[in-house]
Amino acid sequence: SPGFWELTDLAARRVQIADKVAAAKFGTPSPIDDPVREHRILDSVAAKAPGLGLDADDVMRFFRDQIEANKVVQRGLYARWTEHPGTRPPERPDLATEVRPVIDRLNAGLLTELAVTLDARTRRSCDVRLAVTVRLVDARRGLDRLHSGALSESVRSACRRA
Ligand SMILES: C=C(O[C@@H]1C=C(C(=O)O)C=C[C@H]1O)C(=O)O
Repeated sequence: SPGFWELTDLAARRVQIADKVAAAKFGTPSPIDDPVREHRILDSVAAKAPGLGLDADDVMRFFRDQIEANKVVQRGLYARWTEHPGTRPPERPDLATEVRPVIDRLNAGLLTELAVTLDARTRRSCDVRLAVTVRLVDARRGLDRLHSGALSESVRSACRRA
């Protein structure tokens, strides 16, 4: 059965791109939280769920965790950059044209992987297999504690109870 590598790696890339999101917003009036954008994402993935054989609530729960994890990273980076100005990003990427299109592609990939892993996510082995994959992806990507913690949180609802 298909493994959790791709799903987990996409989730890792999503928490890593929070660095660019934070860099785009830091020192600007744009807040970390954008509820309108969040609702748009959740509506979009929920609408696509049935066509992929997925449960809309299941998919929304997963993406809510993805979004929360992204904001955890942004807040952590804000704290770092405030305390250690020398670590502030030298460039400010454009959120709308440079960062969000990448997140849109990651979201599409994650949705596909939720469908690909549907059976595996329903098995009893899911929690252990997913945890092992998270450790591997984490090590491969060399995530620090902030991103590593966020990655774990971001996939916490990937295994289905049913
Ligand atoms: C990533 C962003 O920051 C927050 C996190 C979001 C996400 O993870 O998709 C969406 C909106 C914001 O609440 C963003 O503004 O694009």
